[in-house]
Amino acid sequence: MSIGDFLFASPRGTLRARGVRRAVPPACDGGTLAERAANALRACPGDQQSDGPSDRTGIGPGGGDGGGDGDGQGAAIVAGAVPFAADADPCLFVPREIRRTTTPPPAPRPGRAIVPPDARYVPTADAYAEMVRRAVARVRAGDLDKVVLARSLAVPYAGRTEPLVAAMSAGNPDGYTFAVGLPGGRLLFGVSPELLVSRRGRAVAARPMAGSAPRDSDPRELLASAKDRHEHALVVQAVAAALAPYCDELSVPECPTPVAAGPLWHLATAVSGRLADPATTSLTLATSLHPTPAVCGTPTGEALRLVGELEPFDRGFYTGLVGWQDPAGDGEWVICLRCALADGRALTFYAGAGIVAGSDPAAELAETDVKLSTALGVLVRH
Ligand SMILES: C=C(O[C@H]1C=CC=C(C(=O)O)[C@@H]1O)C(=O)O
Repeated sequence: MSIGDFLFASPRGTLRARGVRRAVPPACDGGTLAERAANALRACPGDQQSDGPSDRTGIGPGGGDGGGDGDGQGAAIVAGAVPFAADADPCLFVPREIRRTTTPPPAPRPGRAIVPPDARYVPTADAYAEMVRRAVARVRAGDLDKVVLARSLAVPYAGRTEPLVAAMSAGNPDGYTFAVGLPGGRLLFGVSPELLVSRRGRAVAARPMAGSAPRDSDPRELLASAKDRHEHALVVQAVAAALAPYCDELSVPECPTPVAAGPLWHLATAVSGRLADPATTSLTLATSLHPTPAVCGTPTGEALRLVGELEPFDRGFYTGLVGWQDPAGDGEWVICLRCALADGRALTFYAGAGIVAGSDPAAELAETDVKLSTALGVLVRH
């Protein structure tokens, strides 16, 4: 897979793209990311090749519910990934070809992820538990309410990326599957449960998640956990506050729902709204929301500082955004979670956990192990 190649499968269908017609320029070109993406789309009028059947699923242009001035089937889209750090360069492009299929991909059956003996954790399990202890102390001291701390697992892999993409193409009935070709022949892929935001005409949807428990536990216990409800409420409050200025209607359920995501349950809240100004694009919404406390913390500035102080690696695209947008501004952006990066030498998997005053280091460590196993488990099937 090379730069410009893109796969995005959701319960609504599958979008595949190939080649770079135009890249969205880096931040040094000036303007916001949403403006640069809109400019790139404007510079690519006309139809793209599309060899798939007509899309009525809502994935890709032509599938909206009529709320925007959709350019119809075959219009350009912008697609790709945006890193976690605000100052890092995105990998967003207008692809040369797009293909959409209405049929949802076949349901995968994740295998048991076996961590190979030559795998390397950064930080080590003990060091991660120590990071959590330090973060809990900072939360209890009143410096912040929540911080999300991550770790990585590198597995040597110098093989081809095609089988990895094929494994991802098997879909993810509980969420979103993606593969993004990056510069330097690298591949970003994953199975994210979390919709950051989608826009279809004036309809806005987000499904913030935070709070986790093993899939073999009773989800009612997760719902009853004061620690998880607090961790979750911080995310929902932030998402509602970020969307409110753009919406003339906003519905935020009071109580979260447990949803299945591979080997875990998560608390999720389905937020929906109506755009006050139909010119507001999905990327404007996504960049206003990012980074939510599902991946960073509360307050954002203090959490970002603590992530920088404690995490011993650069997150890159992990906890950034993956998605697409059409010329009308409709689009879907998911948080880049349960993902890995293939760089020709290794597959590096990433996972994090939300730390609040009631967090237990051993439990958070175990949670990151399960999250790390999600993308690894999908690969093991093949
Ligand atoms: C940061 C991750 O998950 C987030 C999303 C859902 C639940 C989370 C949690 O319970 O900690 C995290 O906030 C990750 O998978 O790496």
